Formats: sequence, structure tokens, C-alpha cells
Amino acid sequence: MIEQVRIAITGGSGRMGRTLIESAKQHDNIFLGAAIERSGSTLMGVDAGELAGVGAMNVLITDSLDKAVDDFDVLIDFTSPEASVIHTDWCARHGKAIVIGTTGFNHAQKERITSYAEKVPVVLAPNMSVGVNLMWKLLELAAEVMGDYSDIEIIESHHRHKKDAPSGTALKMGEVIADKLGRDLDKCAIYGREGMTGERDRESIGFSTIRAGDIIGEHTAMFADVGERIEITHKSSSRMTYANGSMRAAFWLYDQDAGLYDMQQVLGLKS
Ligand SMILES: NC(=O)C1=CN([C@@H]2O[C@H](COP(=O)(O)OP(=O)(O)OC[C@H]3O[C@@H](n4cnc5c(N)ncnc54)[C@H](OP(=O)(O)O)[C@@H]3O)[C@@H](O)[C@H]2O)C=CC1
Ligand SMILES: O=C(O)C1=N[C@H](C(=O)O)C[C@H](O)C1
Repeated sequence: MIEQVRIAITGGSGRMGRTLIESAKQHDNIFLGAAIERSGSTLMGVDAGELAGVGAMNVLITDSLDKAVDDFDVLIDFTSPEASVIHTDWCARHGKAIVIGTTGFNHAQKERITSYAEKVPVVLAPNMSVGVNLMWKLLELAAEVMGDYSDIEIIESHHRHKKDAPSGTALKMGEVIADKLGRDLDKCAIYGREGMTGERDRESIGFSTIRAGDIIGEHTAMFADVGERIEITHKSSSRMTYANGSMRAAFWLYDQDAGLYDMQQVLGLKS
């Protein structure tokens, strides 16, 4: 078994990019081979470790995957949907595995990633934290016991800079619950309410989004009956939980065959 996996990070100067660099430095089984930023960035040539505030790592920010092709085996990508599709295409053409944390993909973009995963191993997960991946299991149980007769609402809160809504995690929560109940999320999801909405459709799954300040990420699923309700909540207080999960995913993915995987498979929570 390999002892150290060489990674590259795209979106290296982003909120997640910098946290991923810091996390890589803390993992003996991970070697940071390259950190990439958009060409034209003023950060070109800056040491990635200095950028992340953890001291020099002797890896200078560069502007293309082509230049880093010999320096890594697994790419970790937390950028934007458009960029992630381009980066996955590049990985498929160059035989590199990729861990994708980006959220906000549309159906067509997801299909393209699925097709690239026929050529190389891909982990695609809207949330890399252990707690959230455990939460999928708790949601399945709650849906099984209460889902058919309770009102189901999903509430998520994130920082003011977040671009997509609802969050990828909230959408996945909805999918997990809808799948368990045999409902089609595309048909039963209600994204926010306003005006004379009429009484609640009992089969609907509602989504509410808060964007405020520096909230890192909070998700609640509510199963409400008359007289009682269950709320399952996950709160992130540090991006390091996502970054550490990504390191785990990169190390695991190095040994896998081509295919599309999720974080539950990385964590051994499903086969
Ligand atoms: N799966 C998970 O566990 C988590 C997922 N996320 C997701 O990760 C993504 C990034 O989040 P966050 O780090 O907060 O965002 P940031 O905006 O802080 O960082 C995004 C980075 O990607 C770069 N980037 C964006 N578009 C492109 C492009 N077209 N080409 C090249 N580089 C690009 C940005 O460069 P520039 O500044 O020049 O635009 C920036 O460096 C989001 O989709 C978010 O939802 C976040 C946390 C956890
Ligand atoms: O943008 C973020 O910050 C986060 N995005 C992910 C999502 O959309 O679910 C994961 C986490 O909640 C943080």
C-alpha cells in the first residue's frame, strides 16, 4: 500500500483552497505537489504554505494544470461548477483521479462529470465532513419512521459569500429523504415561500435558505407532526472538517478503479 499520495489543489487561494493547503501540511500521508489559481491572479509564484498562513511549503502557486501534470496523482477541486467540469475533463484526459467538493451543478454538468468518471476515479460530494455523512443515515431512519405523516422542512445557513442556493448539502438531504419515501424531489421540492401559498401540500419537502455573516455551514431537517417534531441538525464550526475529509478522500481514491464515488464510500458507510 502506498504511504503518501501527491495532490494538487485548484482554487488554491479560495476559502477552501487555503484550508486544504493547511490540512495537507498536517497530513503525513499527503504531499502537496501543486496549487493552481486562475491565470492573471496576483498570487502567481507565491508559496502556497505562506498563502495559507502555515509557513513555506516550497510549492509555488501556478496557473495551469498542464504545468503541474508530473507533480501530482489526485486533484482536489473546490472552485465553481464551470471550472470543476473543465478540471474533471482535464483529469479524464490525463489519467488523474479527482475529488470534487464544488456544489451548484446543474443536471448537464453532473452528466458530464459522470461520463468523465468512466475514465478515471472521481469522488463527488457536496459535503466532506464525517458528521454530515453520518447525518444521511439519521435522515433515512427519521424518514422511515416519521416521513409518511410528518411535514418535512430543510433549513440551511451559510456565509454571505456563498453563491449557490440551496446548498449542495441541503439538496442532498432532500434527495436522501425523498428516495427513502419513494418521492421525486424534482416534483415535491418547494424552494422558499411567499404570498398566498395556500395550505401546505403534505407530500412537499420545503427548503429555506439563510445567507448571513460568516456562518460556515448549518443544516437542519425538521420532521414535524401535530404535537411533536424531530430536528436533525449539523453545524460546522471550521472549514477544516471539509478539508480533512478531502485528504481522506484523496488518499482512498488513489487506489480505486475508474468510477463515480461519494464520501459515504470513502468513509466505509456504504459499499
Ligand atoms: N463539499 C464540501 O464539503 C464543501 C464544498 N464547498 C464548495 O466549494 C466551492 C468553493 O467554495 P469556497 O472555497 O468557499 O469559494 P471561494 O470563492 O472562496 O473559492 C473558489 C476558488 O475557485 C476559483 N475559481 C472559481 N471559478 C474558477 C474558474 N472558472 N477557473 C479557475 N478558478 C476558479 C476562485 O478563483 P477566483 O477568486 O479568481 O474567482 C477561488 O480561488 C463552492 O462550490 C462551495 O459550495 C465549500 C465548502 C465545503
Ligand atoms: O459554500 C460553502 O461554504 C459550503 N458549501 C457546501 C454546500 O453547498 O453544501 C458544504 C458546506 O455546507 C459549506
